[in-house]
Amino acid sequence: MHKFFAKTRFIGKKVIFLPQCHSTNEIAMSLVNNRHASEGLIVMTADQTHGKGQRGNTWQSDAGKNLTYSIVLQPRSLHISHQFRLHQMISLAVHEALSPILPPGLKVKWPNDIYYGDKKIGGILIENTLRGAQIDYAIIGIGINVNQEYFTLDKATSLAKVRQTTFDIDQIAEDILIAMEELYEPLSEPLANLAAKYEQILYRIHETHRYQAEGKIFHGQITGIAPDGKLMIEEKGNVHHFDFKEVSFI
Ligand SMILES: O=C(O)CCCC[C@@H]1SC[C@@H]2NC(=O)N[C@@H]21
Repeated sequence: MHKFFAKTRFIGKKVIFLPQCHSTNEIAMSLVNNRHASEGLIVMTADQTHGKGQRGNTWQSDAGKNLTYSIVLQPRSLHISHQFRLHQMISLAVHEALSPILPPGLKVKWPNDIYYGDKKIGGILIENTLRGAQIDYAIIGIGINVNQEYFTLDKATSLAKVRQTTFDIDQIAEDILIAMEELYEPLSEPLANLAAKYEQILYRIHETHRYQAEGKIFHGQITGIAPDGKLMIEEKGNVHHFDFKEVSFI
């Protein structure tokens, strides 16, 4: 089934909508690998049965309740060492689209979890194909808990739970795409303002919390993000730089 988003310029002009599928990221990746995908293609489903999350986790979503889609982008000239710009840009786009419909409290947990208060309301999984050392295709998988009321995990919430009303999933999907298009164009440039905007909405920035790295628990303060995308946490006057998977928020 095909539909399209009317208010965007180039993202979502072709949408493969599947009533049910295992993972929209997996399907988008196989279309890319088989040369059946071009920039802006979206794979969207109402019922994702085997959603993929970060760090090999699964992403669970009740059928018909939430937004689950994957967007194919071709960020030309983006070196793999700059891939964090893509994570920043997508997190900012999701934040820009959702913050007007929620009370204050929406944050981005590094690198790209979407949090409301201390609960996760959305997740982003970006998978790339490479051409040499440059990103060829990026599969941007986005899952937003929209109308789901009950969660097995205590640390999850939805737009509906926060606002006590239901939302139009397609509208949320389109609002995110519109914000994404605005931020996407200048991605190959070093974007000081993108980095600054990202830090403004960063979960736990400049607050003291517990973290775990190399099997040790410590108290530290997130001070910002290094140019290579690593998370900087200050502990007793020393600033440590952490790559994804090297540190856990506890
Ligand atoms: O927070 C995370 O761990 C990332 C979750 C990403 C979930 C989305 S839902 C649409 C897309 N398809 C997938 O299989 N995963 C992503």
